[in-house]
Amino acid sequence: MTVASPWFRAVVSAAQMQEIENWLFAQGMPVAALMEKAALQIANRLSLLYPLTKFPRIGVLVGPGHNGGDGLVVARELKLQDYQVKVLQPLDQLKPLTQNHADYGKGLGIPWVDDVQALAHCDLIIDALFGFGLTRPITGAIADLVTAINALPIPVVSIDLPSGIHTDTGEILGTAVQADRSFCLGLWKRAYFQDRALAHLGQTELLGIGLPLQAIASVLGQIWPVQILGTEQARRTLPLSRSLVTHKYQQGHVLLICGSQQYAGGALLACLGARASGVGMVTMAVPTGIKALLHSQCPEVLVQGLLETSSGAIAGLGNLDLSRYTAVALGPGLGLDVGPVVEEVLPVNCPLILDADGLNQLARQQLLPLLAERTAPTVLTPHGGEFQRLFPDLDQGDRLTAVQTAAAISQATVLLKGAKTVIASPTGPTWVIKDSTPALARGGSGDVLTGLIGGLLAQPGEFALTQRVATAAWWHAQAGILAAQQRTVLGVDAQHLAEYLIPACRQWIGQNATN
Ligand SMILES: NC(=O)C1=CN([C@@H]2O[C@H](COP(=O)(O)OP(=O)(O)OC[C@H]3O[C@@H](n4cnc5c(N)ncnc54)[C@H](O)[C@@H]3O)[C@@H](O)[C@H]2O)[C@@H](O)CC1
Ligand SMILES: [K+]
Repeated sequence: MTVASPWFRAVVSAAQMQEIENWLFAQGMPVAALMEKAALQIANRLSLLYPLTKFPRIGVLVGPGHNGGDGLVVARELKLQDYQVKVLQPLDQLKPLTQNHADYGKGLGIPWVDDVQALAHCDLIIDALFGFGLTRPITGAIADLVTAINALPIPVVSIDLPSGIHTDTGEILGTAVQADRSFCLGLWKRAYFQDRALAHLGQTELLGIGLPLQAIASVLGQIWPVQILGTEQARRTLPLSRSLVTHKYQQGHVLLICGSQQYAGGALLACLGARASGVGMVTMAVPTGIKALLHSQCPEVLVQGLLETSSGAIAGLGNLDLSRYTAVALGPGLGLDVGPVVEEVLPVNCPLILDADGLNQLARQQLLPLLAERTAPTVLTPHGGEFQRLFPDLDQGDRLTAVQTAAAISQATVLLKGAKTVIASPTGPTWVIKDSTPALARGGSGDVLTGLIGGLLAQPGEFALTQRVATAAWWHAQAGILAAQQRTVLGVDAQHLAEYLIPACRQWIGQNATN
């Protein structure tokens, strides 16, 4: 029997959230009770994060739906804790439950104010205008209200998500609240993993509202279709234990085809990533002219010299025997002058990772349809620009959907790099990497990742390939976070990043990770 993952790793759309709620309501859970659970959590967190002594004056923006209802319950609770609360409700028509809370709030003596200036002296604004029920762009007076709120020098906390952000795509619908903090209710919504929404979300937090696993599984199934790769899961996926009796070839043999005279460093960085993966053997296939460099930097690596073009790129694979390897990665530092290496490598009967100029060649020569004919899995690791060249028709605004579609089209596992890296395969769940650092936005960091993925996939492992690719991305991000902590965001050059892979891994061994 498959055991469902914990709820806090699921990522849902607005429709899925609605369906999960409906399951509860159909079983008899009162709507008002669920709202109460959610809003009490928020009120508790708020009074901890924004204590009465420092943030006594609270303004609450209340919308017409249940997001507004949450806001009113929070307003009531904070009022009962002696905060001075004011409510600004721009639309007269409220859903019945929201109206009940408005009536009660007024009965408790909470003042309703008419314009933003009345909130200008507040210490905190709570945005409960719209949640996952926002379906159309914010316009007119409400858009003006959002603009005015964003201009106030007051912290803003959004309930469920900043009003104006599309729950699924992360698109800004007309205009959107610029939150300092967002409390996501119940389950993570897709917008939290869409890069374009991140600047509006501020600090993010998931507040559990006691959704039973049956309710979640009744809508999502046993394996969440989109899920965060958690620490514990990544740790289990890492090849940290070996049988006592083994030898190097049983621990995998990765071939990295990379480098050129111009971009020799890309080959070296991929090599450092592969080395950190713990793989039994690393072979580098590089232009003959850079063999010495690789040898001097990575003495344990086998280096195969390949014929060069006049500009010092790989001319072709020659008589390189591809059948000896358990994974092949191609791309870092190849340069655009490279010969027909992509065509030559496609028939290989082991996992194949294509990155950088490997992807550019794939796009330029329109080789994408050939991936479906491969007998072993393919992994594509584009950044936004490479993705655009490969899949020009896909809108990267909605990155989650774009990656899922790309995986279906290419019949490959596709890893789209970004603030929230997303990994999708033609079958199986889509993974998101929740925690990362902008320190990784730096030349060469992708080369390290390619080597790391290659090294991990080359090793024996019981987990699905896409989960192992996601684990490499998680590990890479953890190394970036640790390196940035110790060296500042400025100190995470690719070579140091590679050096932090093992310490980042080390910090999770023997610890009981909880997410
Ligand atoms: N996730 C959960 O399990 C829970 C959700 N709750 C809250 O309920 C929210 C969803 O509530 P609703 O479905 O009522 O939706 P919302 O409160 O997000 O908003 C829907 C309302 O806004 C109106 N509207 C939509 N777009 C508009 C626009 N551009 N301009 C003007 N009006 C617009 C709609 O006509 C509708 O009245 C969640 O975001 C959350 O805050 C909680 O109360 C309870 C638990
Ligand atoms: K909101």
